[in-house]
Formats: sequence, C-alpha cells, structure tokens
Amino acid sequence: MISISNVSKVYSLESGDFYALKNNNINIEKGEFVAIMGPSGSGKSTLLQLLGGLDTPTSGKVTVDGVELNALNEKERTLFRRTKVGFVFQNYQLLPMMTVGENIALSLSANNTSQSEIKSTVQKLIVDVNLEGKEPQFPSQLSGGQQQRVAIARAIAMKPRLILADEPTGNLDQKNGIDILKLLSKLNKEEQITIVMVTHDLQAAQIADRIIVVQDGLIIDEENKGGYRNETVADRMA
Ligand SMILES: Nc1ncnc2c1ncn2[C@@H]1O[C@H](COP(=O)(O)OP(=O)(O)OP(=O)(O)O)[C@@H](O)[C@H]1O
Repeated sequence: MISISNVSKVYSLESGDFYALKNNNINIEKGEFVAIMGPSGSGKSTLLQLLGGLDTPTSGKVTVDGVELNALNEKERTLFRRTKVGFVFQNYQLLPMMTVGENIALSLSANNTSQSEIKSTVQKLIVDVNLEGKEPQFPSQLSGGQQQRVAIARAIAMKPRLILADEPTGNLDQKNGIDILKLLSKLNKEEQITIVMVTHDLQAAQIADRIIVVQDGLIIDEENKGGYRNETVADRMA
C-alpha cells in the first residue's frame, strides 16, 4: 500500500541543510494499522505529510496505493488527497461556520457528488460514528470526542483506502481517546482501511499492528533496525 524508498526531506536553514528525514525506506501493507512514535521534532509529522501528498520529499520515492506521488503535479496531488486519503488531525480542523453535516459532506461536495447521494452518505456516516441527531449542530456545540468523530466521518466520506491520523487522541481525555481508537480500529478491521497514526501515547499505539519509531529523522522498525544510529541534531546538518 505504501512504499518509501530512500526518502529524505531537507530544509535549508541559514546554518546549513537540516534533514527532517534522512534516507528512509519503509513498506506498509494494505490493511495494516501502523502507529508512528518518536520524540518531538523527530520527523513524524513530516513523514505523514509526505505520505498524504501534503508535502514532497527532497529526494527519494513515495508510492501510495499504486500512485507514485513524486510524479504528480499540484492539481493531481490535490485530487489524490481528496480521493485516496482521509486526514484526521489532533485539533479536528472542522470548519466552524459549517454544520456537522456540511463538514462531513465537504469532500463529497468538492467531488461533484449529487445532492441526494451526499444526503444519504452523510446520514450513513453520522450513524457509523454514533452522532445521530447532531447533523444540524455546529462544531462548537460538540465535545472534543464528538468533534473528532465528525472529523473521522469527513475523512472516510470518499471511501479512502488510507487514513493518516496525526495525534488523533492528543486533545481528548482517556475515555474519549479510547472511543476514537476503537472507531479507527473498527474501520481498519471491517473496511480494511490502512491506517497510519502518529501518537505520543504508548497505550494508543498498542492498538496498532506495528509500531514504527522515528528518531532524529530516521525511521526505525523491524526491517529497518540496521539503519538506526543515535544521531544528534548536529548529525542532521549536512
Ligand atoms: N518548514 C520547516 N523549516 C525548517 N525546519 C522544519 C520545518 N518543518 C519542520 N522542521 C523541522 O523538522 C523536524 C521534524 O519536524 P516534525 O514536525 O516532523 O516533527 P514531529 O516528530 O512531528 O514533532 P512533534 O511530535 O513535536 O509534532 C523538526 O526538527 C522541525 O523543527
């Protein structure tokens, strides 16, 4: 489903080139639930942004669901993000002036889906994420856990084969956090949606099939342990 080959992301700073990610390789299978852990600043969000086509690598190849992201132009990348990937963020990123129903329908509307299909899809999604009756309300009228469920409904509206979640439980209390993890797990098991989730919470990561650790710009996992060395920030400057 996902293949990363010799991927680096370099930022040019006044002090020199800084490797947010340095020459990484990884494969994630279709239907896997993968947690990404690692210290602050290690490169986790950068990795997620590359997988979601929100950013491009400085070098190397990123392939997602058969699509080689490097080969896409800006327009194609936008279409890729809209149709192939569902994004879930720590701070939900709902549009405050839109109702729950309208937020969920966003990607459908952007994709020229008919009004009747949008209506029936939103109604089904509302039930799937257990938010019956909340459709006409605004995000500010919902709890954090409910807002995150709206964000997940929005993320899966286009039936993506991949969900990228950046700290989806980071703003939630334990109970709401667990509910969100259960919902993601259900989507993974029942719909075979591949999930890549960044988390700082080891308990949250336990729900995943595999934990990948990113440290100092290096992805470390079972296949990749040989590439690991304990780099300092200075090592990441070219
Ligand atoms: N636009 C940028 N310009 C320069 N450096 C950047 C830029 N974006 C990210 N970085 C650097 O790249 C490194 C990786 O950042 P990233 O956001 O991926 O870390 P992270 O592991 O997600 O951290 P956190 O857990 O705190 O969210 C950090 O050292 C960060 O300062």
